[in-house]
Amino acid sequence: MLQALSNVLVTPAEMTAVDKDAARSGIDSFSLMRSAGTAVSAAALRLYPEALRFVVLCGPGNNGGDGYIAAAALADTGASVAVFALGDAAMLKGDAARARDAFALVPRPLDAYGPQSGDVVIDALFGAGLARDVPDEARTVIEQVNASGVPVLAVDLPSGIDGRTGEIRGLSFVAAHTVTFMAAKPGHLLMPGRARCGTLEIFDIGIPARLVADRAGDLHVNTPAMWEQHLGALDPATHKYKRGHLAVLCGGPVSTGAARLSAAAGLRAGAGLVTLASPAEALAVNAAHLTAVMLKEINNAAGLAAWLKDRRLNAFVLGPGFGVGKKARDFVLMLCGRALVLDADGISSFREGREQLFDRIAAEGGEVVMTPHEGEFARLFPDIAEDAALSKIEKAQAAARLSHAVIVYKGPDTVVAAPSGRAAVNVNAPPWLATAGSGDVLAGIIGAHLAQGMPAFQAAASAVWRHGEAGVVAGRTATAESLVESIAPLRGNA
Ligand SMILES: NC(=O)C1=CN([C@@H]2O[C@H](COP(=O)(O)OP(=O)(O)OC[C@H]3O[C@@H](n4cnc5c(N)ncnc54)[C@H](OP(=O)(O)O)[C@@H]3O)[C@@H](O)[C@H]2O)[C@@H](O)CC1
Ligand SMILES: [K+]
Repeated sequence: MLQALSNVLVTPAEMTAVDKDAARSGIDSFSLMRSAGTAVSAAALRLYPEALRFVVLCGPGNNGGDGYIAAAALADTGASVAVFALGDAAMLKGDAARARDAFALVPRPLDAYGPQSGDVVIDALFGAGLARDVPDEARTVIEQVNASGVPVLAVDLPSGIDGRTGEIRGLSFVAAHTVTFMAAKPGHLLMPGRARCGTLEIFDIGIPARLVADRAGDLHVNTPAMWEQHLGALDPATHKYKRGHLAVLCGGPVSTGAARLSAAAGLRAGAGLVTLASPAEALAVNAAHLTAVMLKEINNAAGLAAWLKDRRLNAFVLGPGFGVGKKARDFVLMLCGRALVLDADGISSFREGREQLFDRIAAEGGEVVMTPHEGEFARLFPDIAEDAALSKIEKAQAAARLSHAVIVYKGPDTVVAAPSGRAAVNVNAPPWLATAGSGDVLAGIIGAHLAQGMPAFQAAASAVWRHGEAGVVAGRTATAESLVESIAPLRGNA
């Protein structure tokens, strides 16, 4: 795979445009199909040397064309190969017809296939061109193959997965391995598509990286390459005030644990100072639990206003355990000009009156990051959440544009999006990261990165990645507390 494209995500529509650009620049499209199909055959031989038979299921477009090339290449090695076609293979056009002719045998109809032990299925029914739900003629085969346990190697995408959204169009194969070309597509990383791709291989079929980069939007896999140029901000060799002073706003006495978790995570993630701002009635319980985190009594908006005169307070977390209501709204509106992580109750408090929040963020120009999970997202952005045509990435982008904030749309496939449209999909989080208090820890890490001067998008993306790494280190029995202990330095810093 080309290093330059290693973390770029390309939508199927963009990939189609790249194809056209490649043809216009004189690249022979059939040579691309030959590279693609040959890469699939190589993967099949590498991964399944013990296969008794390779069964290639070919569709009516170029995905099927890749399948015929793979079948011919496998047959050339002496492997046992059978091809089954959806529809009339005689009707194939262009490169796909040429590819079909490269395979010596006449394909059999798709419904003649029944999985047998020792088979390896190469799924070349539909790829980037899947335009609607999987047709009835393909249903039975997909169901039988999935139920049989026969391994599936998918060409470009498991058939039935929408490359733009990761949604299942009716039903789909569950692949053990997917070979895609030039760059990953959103559907490989967004759920549920990601869970159906198996391992993902990105093969360079020879389209110049420049042509792909020219068409690609500002959409990436969340890797350190996205934000490592900002890691200097996390250098621990600076004075502790320069490492930032993070303030976490705490709610009433019965729900203080969440804010303390955020504060502990913020300290662990490298904020120089962390203060928990607590109402009087929760001071005693907080004092009993805190050591390195400082405590400050803040009871109301007047108290907060006075405290905010201290400009060394340079990042805030509001939401975990704070309570939904007017006090949260008042506090948040006072913090929109600063670096702010708005989480949990802080988000839910604006179920009504969100325009006031969005207008304030736009007017004050603070570095605001919102971290909704699916339920909170639907509360704050019901119109966007209900739009079934949008992918999770597109929803996060729309919410960021509307709110003027960086949106961290949480889940197993967390998306970080900026108002500019820049977005990153996170892939390093283990499933057990969805533990109680995990979101509070994430909010604290983002707060720490903001406090240390990282811009909002990079602060959020790096925090999401670091949170995922902490989950891996903490292991399957992770609790929010062990997660905090597992937050590791980023490249030797913080
Ligand atoms: N640069 C690259 O990336 C390269 C990409 N390559 C490969 O090309 C693939 C994309 O090829 P593609 O555009 O022909 O689309 P593909 O997935 O074969 O499907 C289109 C066909 O399926 C049909 N159809 C669609 N949905 C349907 C449904 N629900 N039910 C029934 N029919 C349905 C559709 O019919 P239509 O919608 O027109 O009626 C049309 O006939 C890509 O995934 C990769 O494998 C390589 O060859 C090398 C270079
Ligand atoms: K496929």
